[in-house]
Amino acid sequence: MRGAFPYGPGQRQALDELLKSCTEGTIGPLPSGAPDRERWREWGLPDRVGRPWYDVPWLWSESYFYRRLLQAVGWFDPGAWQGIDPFRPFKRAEPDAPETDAELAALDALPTLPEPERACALLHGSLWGNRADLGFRLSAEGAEAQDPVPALVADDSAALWSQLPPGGAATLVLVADNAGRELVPDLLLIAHLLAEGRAARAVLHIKPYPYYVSDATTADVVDALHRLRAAPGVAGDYARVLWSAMADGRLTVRAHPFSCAPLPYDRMPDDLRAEFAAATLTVFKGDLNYRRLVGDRRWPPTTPFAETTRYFPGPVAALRTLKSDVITGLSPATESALVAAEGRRWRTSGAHALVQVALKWPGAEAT
Ligand SMILES: O=P(O)(O)OC[C@@]1(O)O[C@H](CO)[C@@H](O)[C@@H]1O
Repeated sequence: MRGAFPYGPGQRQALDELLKSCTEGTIGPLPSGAPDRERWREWGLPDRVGRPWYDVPWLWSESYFYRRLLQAVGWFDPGAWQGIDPFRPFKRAEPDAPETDAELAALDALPTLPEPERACALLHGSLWGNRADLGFRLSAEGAEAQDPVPALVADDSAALWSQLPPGGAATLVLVADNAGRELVPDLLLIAHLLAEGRAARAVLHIKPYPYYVSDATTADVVDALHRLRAAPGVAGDYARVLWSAMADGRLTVRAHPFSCAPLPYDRMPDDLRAEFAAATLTVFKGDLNYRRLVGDRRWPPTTPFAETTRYFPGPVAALRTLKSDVITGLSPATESALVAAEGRRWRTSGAHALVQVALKWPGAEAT
């Protein structure tokens, strides 16, 4: 990342200091003029200042690390580097890769399929798109090429489709994860749901600032739409659906501050809770969102997904490839089969995925 931009001495020094603080030092405060100081105070920064980075929950320290990284390169400060995404060169490489042309051209086979099969194909594209996240690939080269067996460790897609019947008036909220090769299939899925009347309205939640290397921001949504719009065939048709849905308000993009919070979703603020409560279905994409949705804990893998998301104010789904230890909602047989075949590797290899759904549970808490 450091080599991808001609950063000046001030930025380089700030990056060096951040590295030193992470490896040998302690968590420091935000600068006095930081626009989000109050928010980070609410998110627990004062209790953590002065403690080693390894001494606080992983979710918290990772989130704060990305916040500090952006500080170091000048993202927040008025000036020439304000709003310049340090990860943009890595994100841009994906849509521009030659494989992307082939992937988009493959969509031209879709119109020959009945609609439920098209919907299913696009759901799977969005699900497995999560395997392509850049931060993960940097640390696990080759995971993408593996043949996942069994691929899906939980599949509640029938319950998901029950919330989005054709011709219904559903409001879909999709809480996005990565840009590029994950965001493109997410957008294609949304386009299909809008075009087929499975959703009357969609809200795409992205990050308010660059996060976990590859997480999608508004700029990444715009890049993905441009990429799709330039493509021939079905991909270009879907781009036009999305473009007009954004123009008339059926598709909106939201960058809520809580999307970059170092906290689980059971601590969400009231405005976000109200938004999720009003949705027909909220879909959380990816591994980090899953950790935040169910709680970043070592759950027994057979703990029901519906139990861990009981606090959630409406129907909720997770589309995620498995890249961290957190897992819920497996059947005892699936867990045993995975352990017998792979030990613990199945939890983090990215070779397995899940579709989990919790429909509104009677007596769900409205905390
Ligand atoms: O949310 P994503 O993009 O699917 O995955 C994010 C991730 O790569 O980052 C974390 C480690 O830094 C893990 O939770 C996870 O493996």
